[in-house]
Amino acid sequence: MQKLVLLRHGESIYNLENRFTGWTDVDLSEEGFRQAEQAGQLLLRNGFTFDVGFTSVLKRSIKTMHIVLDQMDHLWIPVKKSWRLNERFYGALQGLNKQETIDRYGEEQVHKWRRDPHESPPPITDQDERFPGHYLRYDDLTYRELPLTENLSETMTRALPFWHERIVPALRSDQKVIICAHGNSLRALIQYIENLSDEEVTRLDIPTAKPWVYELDDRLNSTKHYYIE
Ligand SMILES: O=C(O)[C@H](O)COP(=O)(O)O
Repeated sequence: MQKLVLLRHGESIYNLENRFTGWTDVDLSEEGFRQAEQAGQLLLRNGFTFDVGFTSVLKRSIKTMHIVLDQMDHLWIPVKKSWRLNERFYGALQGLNKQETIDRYGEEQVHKWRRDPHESPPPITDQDERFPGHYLRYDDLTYRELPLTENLSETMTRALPFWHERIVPALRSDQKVIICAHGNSLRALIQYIENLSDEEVTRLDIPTAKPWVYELDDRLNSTKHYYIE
């Protein structure tokens, strides 16, 4: 039996300010740093060890991973970063306050943008300063891979190649894996791993810095999952 740990980053400054984040590279809040430390301690107390970590190219996840591994005296393990584990790209909503967006567009529309797997937020243009093509870290992406907006199903489509090409081989070679990512990139992975329906994933919310454990059988099917508290 294999265990796989999924972890959403600790609270970020935009989480604290109730703003849409997406690919905005905001830092952890003070509470976020504390939550990451607690997650590391929790994993340590529960006897977890890891051979490899996977995270996004956004600092809230990278730092959470680093703090967790530090707490576990595991800073030496390899950590592979990929844009494919980034948060869902929130388009023109990135940076806006969630409550002000509700006041403007209504609760129902904002809920759809946030949770409906096929609903895309309004797009930006490639002239917008939020366009990822302006940032060095996305130099390797083709123009088509650079998002202007994303719905959850598109997030899943760009995350899955990394799951199949990097994470699955690590699990198959019996490596103990931790993935530190984002609310929506993790929802996409969980929908895939558990084969959840669109209705089920619409109801799924991932709290910050709470380790979510999968027990997987030989074929990497999930036999059990739970949060460690
Ligand atoms: O990108 C964001 O704003 C958050 O990380 C996740 O936001 P959500 O809960 O609105 O999807």
